[in-house]
Amino acid sequence: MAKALTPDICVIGGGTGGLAVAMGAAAYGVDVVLVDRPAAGGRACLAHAALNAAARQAQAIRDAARFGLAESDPEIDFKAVMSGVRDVVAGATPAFSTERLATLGVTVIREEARFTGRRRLLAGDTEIRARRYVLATGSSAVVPEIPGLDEIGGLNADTVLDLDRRPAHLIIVGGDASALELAQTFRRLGSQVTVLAEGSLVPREDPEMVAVLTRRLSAEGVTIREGVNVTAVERRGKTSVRVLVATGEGAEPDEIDGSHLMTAAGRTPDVAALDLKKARVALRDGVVDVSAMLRTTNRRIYAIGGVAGADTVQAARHQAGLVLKALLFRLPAKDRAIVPRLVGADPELASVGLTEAEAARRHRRLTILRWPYAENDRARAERKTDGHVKLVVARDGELLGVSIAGANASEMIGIWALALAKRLGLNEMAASIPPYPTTAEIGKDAAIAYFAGRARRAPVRSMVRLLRMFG
Ligand SMILES: Cc1cc2nc3c(=O)[nH]c(=O)nc-3n(C[C@H](O)[C@H](O)[C@H](O)COP(=O)(O)OP(=O)(O)OC[C@H]3O[C@@H](n4cnc5c(N)ncnc54)[C@H](O)[C@@H]3O)c2cc1C
Ligand SMILES: NC(=O)c1ccc[n+]([C@@H]2O[C@H](COP(=O)([O-])OP(=O)(O)OC[C@H]3O[C@@H](n4cnc5c(N)ncnc54)[C@H](O)[C@@H]3O)[C@@H](O)[C@H]2O)c1
Repeated sequence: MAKALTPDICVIGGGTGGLAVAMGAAAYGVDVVLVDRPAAGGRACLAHAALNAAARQAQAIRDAARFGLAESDPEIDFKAVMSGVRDVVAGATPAFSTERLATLGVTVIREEARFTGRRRLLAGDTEIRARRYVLATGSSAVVPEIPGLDEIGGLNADTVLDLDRRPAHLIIVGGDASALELAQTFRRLGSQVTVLAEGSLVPREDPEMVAVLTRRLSAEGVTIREGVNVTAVERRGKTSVRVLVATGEGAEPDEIDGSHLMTAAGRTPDVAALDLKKARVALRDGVVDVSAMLRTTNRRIYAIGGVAGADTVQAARHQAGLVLKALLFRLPAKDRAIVPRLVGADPELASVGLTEAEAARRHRRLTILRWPYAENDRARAERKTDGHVKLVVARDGELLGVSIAGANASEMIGIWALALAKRLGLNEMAASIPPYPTTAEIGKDAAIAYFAGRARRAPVRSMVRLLRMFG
């Protein structure tokens, strides 16, 4: 017989965003039900981070000579590397088990959910009628429409984690964060790697900053082809694939042979199973249509994370916090989206706010401030002097955007995200006190550069002279 539940909040999807809402609501004693698919693979980001870390270690061995240590070619046991990655993921999994969530006050139903009406949801044989719903079903990898791809069944950023043998030559279709991160990771673990991007690499980011990464990838032996059109793929024998690429109208396609093909061509919201029409939840441009308050077209239903087009962990968590505020305290959950972005290659590319090109479309005069890693003691000490910090500033001194390409960029961007969110001025950022020696000093130096021009102005110098006269 069907069970019936009437919780205050029902969260659908137990990934990054859904867990944050469910655990947050339960912490306030709210009756919350979380519905998540039974075979939730999940934790792909953590697995990628763990694989990436292994690749960095391999590279550190290659780079040892820079420190006067014996240089060597790392001996890589690919199977052991992948098994280590699975251990890392397994170590994190109990924190989100049904039992652990139950102790925190979350009722978990491990079933696929679908709406049966505007306020009703079915999860297995449980019918749920909640006061509010939060959709957090995430996204899945897009399979690009490339002739032959269905037949050869290529890898994607999720399934590449199931490999137990190192690809001899991995061909990656795509040119964004996943493509570049995985290209460098596999190259460092000993594969030959070719990246095929239809446009430019990481098109959302400032090309000047992306170039810092591209230079390093090329120097490490990753073959990168931008602006190419993959016209077909085919299997060649048992162990190889052939990719046909065209570089322009009417041009003869090139053939690229590899051992494995992976597509990293974007993600699409996981909505197919949900029967959103029954709930009167509309899509726009392929993602769940949400207001700035993260409400869908059904006012009882919110949507966060990948299903609403916000496909990073930090964006999903940020939106979870906003929805909790709205659900528990009826506070306006306006998503101002000052969420940092990251390409976690080495060097890293981290950014927040507007790029120079975006700012130029909205502001007439901009000040651009740059400070190089090569001027920083920590970067010199670590022999990681590639890259720079770039600040985009409006005419009135308002900070509009920050990009950092270089070592530790991911750790450095947080304070700049806070500065943008809280509308801090460059004077406040210049007054911050990072400990020495850290790469965080580079950001402070870039902010100070804004005031360097003022020191040369005649009125400022006159005032300094005048004040000296007071003894
Ligand atoms: C390989 C890979 C690497 C990534 N690396 C990074 C990274 O380094 N940094 C970063 O910020 N982001 C990264 N991302 C993106 C990040 O994983 C997502 O942005 C984030 O997890 C989105 O959170 P979410 O809550 O929207 O969805 P998810 O975390 O994907 O969770 C969705 C959940 O909903 C469940 N579900 C789906 N449909 C239903 C249904 N009908 N009923 C019940 N449950 C359902 C799923 O099983 C899943 O558990 C990566 C993604 C991938 C795939
Ligand atoms: N560090 C991070 O924050 C991180 C890391 C990995 C993934 N992610 C997230 O996961 C999601 C998926 O990442 P992604 O890199 O797969 O997707 P993406 O949407 O970020 O980029 C897809 C890229 O593939 C290209 N492309 C699409 N079809 C193509 C084709 N037929 N041939 C060649 N190129 C093609 C597009 O031009 C685009 O540049 C993203 O939303 C991303 O934000 C984040």
